Amino acid sequence: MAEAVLFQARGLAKSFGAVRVVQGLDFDVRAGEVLGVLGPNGAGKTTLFNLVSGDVAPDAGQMTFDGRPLGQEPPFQRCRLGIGRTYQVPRPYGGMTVFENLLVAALFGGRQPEAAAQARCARILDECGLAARANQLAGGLPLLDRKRLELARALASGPRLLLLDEIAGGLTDEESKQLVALVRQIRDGGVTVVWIEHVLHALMAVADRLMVLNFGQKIAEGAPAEVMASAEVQRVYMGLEVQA
Ligand SMILES: Nc1ncnc2c1ncn2[C@@H]1O[C@H](COP(=O)(O)OP(=O)(O)OP(=O)(O)O)[C@@H](O)[C@H]1O
Repeated sequence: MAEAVLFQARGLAKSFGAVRVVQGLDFDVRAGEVLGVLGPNGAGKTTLFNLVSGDVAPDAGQMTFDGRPLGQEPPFQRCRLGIGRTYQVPRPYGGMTVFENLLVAALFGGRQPEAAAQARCARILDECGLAARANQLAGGLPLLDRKRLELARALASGPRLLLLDEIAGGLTDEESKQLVALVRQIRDGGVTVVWIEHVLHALMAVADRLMVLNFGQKIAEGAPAEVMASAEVQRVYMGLEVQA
């Protein structure tokens, strides 16, 4: 695995009112890895993504992407820089078809001519298991397909760093295996991935490293097996009592 750092955060902090949701967080995302992010509900995981994607401004801290300092760029500019993301609650353009949703993302973020974008979108739809839905209105899709579309749209924008926020919930075992294979394929295609996921077996199947948050602070980071074996992680995240 490459060791170059693609994204770096130092001293990242965000409060909502009196609640410190992200507290002095330092972390690196290495180019070419899948970094899994775990933590109990309310640990600050989605807020962290919101800070990286520019949906929320930090109170303190610095971030760099590919060596370039990030400032006040709104989400669309970070998308054009190469930071793509999914949202926990899918946000398709309901009045457009599935294919059109992808094309908008590809043309917006992808910096490529329309013919190339169309071919790319067709390939991504296929990879994401949505080819049969291409001409359906996105607003009428069942939840699982809305989630697939969320991932497909993020891919269509041509990210170098892809932030996935809980995309495995509600999948069958077979669907979950397909999703893991797809994430692996995305990484092998050169896209760096940060994946927040409560479905542990899916995350463990593909993550190169894990980072665990609790109350907005990093409590563990490293090789997946080591992180999951840590008593602190088991106590906080798994809710297990660990024998002293
Ligand atoms: N815009 C906001 N305004 C006020 N409070 C917020 C806002 N966004 C998040 N919070 C609060 O920040 C805390 C962390 O939320 P966040 O969604 O980042 O956690 P999470 O780790 O992603 O949780 P989950 O696993 O449930 O998705 C929660 O207490 C949440 O209610």
